Amino acid sequence: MKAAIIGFGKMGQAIAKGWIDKKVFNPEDILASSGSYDRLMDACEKLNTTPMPSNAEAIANADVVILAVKPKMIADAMQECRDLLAASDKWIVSVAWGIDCEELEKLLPGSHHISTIPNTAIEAGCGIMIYENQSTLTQDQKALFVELFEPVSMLVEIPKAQMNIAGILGGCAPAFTEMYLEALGDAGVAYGLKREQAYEIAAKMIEGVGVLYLNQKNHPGMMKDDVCSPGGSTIRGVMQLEKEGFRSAVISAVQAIADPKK
Ligand SMILES: NC(=O)C1=CN([C@@H]2O[C@H](COP(=O)(O)OP(=O)(O)OC[C@H]3O[C@@H](n4cnc5c(N)ncnc54)[C@H](OP(=O)(O)O)[C@@H]3O)[C@@H](O)[C@H]2O)C=CC1
Ligand SMILES: O=C(O)[C@@H]1CCC=N1
Repeated sequence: MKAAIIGFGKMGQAIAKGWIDKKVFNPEDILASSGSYDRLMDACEKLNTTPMPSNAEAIANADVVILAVKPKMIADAMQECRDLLAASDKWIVSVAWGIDCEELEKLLPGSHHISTIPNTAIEAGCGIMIYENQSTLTQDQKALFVELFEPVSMLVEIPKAQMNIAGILGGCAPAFTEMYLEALGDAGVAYGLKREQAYEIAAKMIEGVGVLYLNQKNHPGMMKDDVCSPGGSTIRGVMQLEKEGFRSAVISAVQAIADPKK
């Protein structure tokens, strides 16, 4: 099986790296096409993926197509490929933000497609991939979708009305968490830790909290209470975060994306 990745930027490359690392695809079976051919050549040289001269040629030679261009670029990028996609049993996984099944059907009528929102951690094989419960994939294609993406991500099926909010938590919030990681690193450095060591400690801490929640499903407030010994140190930091509006700032950040006009 061969995969065409249309749009070989941050997300296109993250998927390719995750797949190569988990041996889902041989690098050369990932056919990449992108905007600037020079940038594409550089990226493909690093990953040993196959650079393709056009989107149409990448798609013609692949079984599955990952659509990883910016949402506004889809119509342009796929113009020459619409007929081929409608007439074949090639199937498309869109990762484009805000493009649901109905929208994608307008852009690529009659094709087999599924709308998803992945996150950058797919590169490390521990991503999240939100996917819409409605798609035009056949049963066999849906099974292949799971086979390709389960090794690199947790798959979460979501109805159309909740794609946006689920996508924000899974796909956008990594940036918030990375800011938190950076801030902890800065604080560690301010108190004398080496930066690399500060980031490593903070990153492992974030990973551990996630795993602990997923294993036990205890309420996060209870998990926090478990860390705060009576009269101890942690509660002083927790109180300061409350004073600074930490939780409220996080909710506002989500709102800024969910209700951009607010
Ligand atoms: N980054 C993330 O964390 C996430 C991104 N997404 C979605 O992934 C998609 C890509 O985002 P991201 O990777 O961040 O953006 P990037 O800008 O990094 O990547 C977009 C890529 O598309 C290429 N491109 C531009 N025009 C064309 C064209 N006509 N045909 C083929 N390729 C083209 C660009 O090439 P060049 O730069 O050379 O012009 C670039 O490599 C978006 O739809 C976004 O919503 C979804 C979830 C998370
Ligand atoms: O910022 C964006 O628009 C993309 C979609 C989700 C994460 N990055």
